[in-house]
Amino acid sequence: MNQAITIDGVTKRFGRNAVLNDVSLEVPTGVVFALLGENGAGKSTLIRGMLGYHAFDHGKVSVCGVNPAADPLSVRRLVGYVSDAPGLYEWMTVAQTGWYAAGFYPPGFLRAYDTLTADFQLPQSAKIRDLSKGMRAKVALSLAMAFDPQLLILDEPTSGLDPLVRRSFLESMIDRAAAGQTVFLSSHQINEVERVADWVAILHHGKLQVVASLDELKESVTHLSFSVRDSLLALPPSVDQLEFISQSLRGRSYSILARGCTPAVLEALRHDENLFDIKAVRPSLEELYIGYMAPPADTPPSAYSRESLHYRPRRDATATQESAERH
Ligand SMILES: Nc1ncnc2c1ncn2[C@@H]1O[C@H](COP(=O)(O)OP(=O)(O)OP(=O)(O)O)[C@@H](O)[C@H]1O
Repeated sequence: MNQAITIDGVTKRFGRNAVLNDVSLEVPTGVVFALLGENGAGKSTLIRGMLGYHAFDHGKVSVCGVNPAADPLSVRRLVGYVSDAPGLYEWMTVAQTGWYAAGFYPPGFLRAYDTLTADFQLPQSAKIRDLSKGMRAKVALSLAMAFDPQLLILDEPTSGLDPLVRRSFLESMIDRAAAGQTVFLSSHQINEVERVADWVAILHHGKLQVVASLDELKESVTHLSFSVRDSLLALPPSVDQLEFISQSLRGRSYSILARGCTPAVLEALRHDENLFDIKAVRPSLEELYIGYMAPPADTPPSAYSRESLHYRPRRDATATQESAERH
């Protein structure tokens, strides 16, 4: 099986609220896959559906070869899952939590749980109700990892962890992927995700904006910036070849995130005497994230055209600038 997870055309509504809109993605085995999106984007809704906690309205899902809607228990047995609000028995101790969970898993679970909780420096005799948020997260992570699942699904796993623990935890996710296991995580920590993720998907208002390997994404997108001397002159025609993700205009300085910025396009821009201070760099994941969030949800990036960058008589140029700044 080459795909650990396949999601095909999934939609989900809660009453009138369309939370997921035709989401499709594939997660290859043996990678760290990060799902990014703003608060309320639909990340937990997608994850909970992948675990069979609720059914999607439309679309097909396969997790480790199992349909979670038809067989949720099998999926949960195969997958190590940490929710954004892990449910633990408050009255149990750390040790009792492991002992209780071990009853549902094959031999070896308890030993692995004890090792993981010791590595996280959790006090075995402390009651769950007395633990801090970060310590609870560590218990939940220990439970999810103790049976060494082929697939880990983690909903904001590092929230509550201090920076040192976060770093070593995320690095351990790279080790898991290197050993052929798959890690699917949602996160708001974009800089950390950038260090560990092989693949990223960006969800915005329930719509998938992009899903790609991080290397491919960074190599195919350019952060282009330049200033213009005369704002009444048009840009060179090569701008037409760019596929805009986002654009902004401040004064006479443009900042553009686009695909298709080939050496020929760059050369044409550099030969245009109206343009100066031309810079073309690979964007960071944070810049890509902000770029994909920037267009209004009902305007696909491809709807941006050279027209919107053309210099107009001053009256119109003001309108163009305002529109660009809104984007
Ligand atoms: N059981 C539910 N009933 C009704 N609405 C729900 C339910 N679960 C989620 N929602 C709504 O679905 C939308 C997406 O929520 P979701 O928790 O999936 O977002 P998220 O991307 O995980 O956000 P965050 O990053 O803040 O955790 C929100 O508007 C939320 O209010």
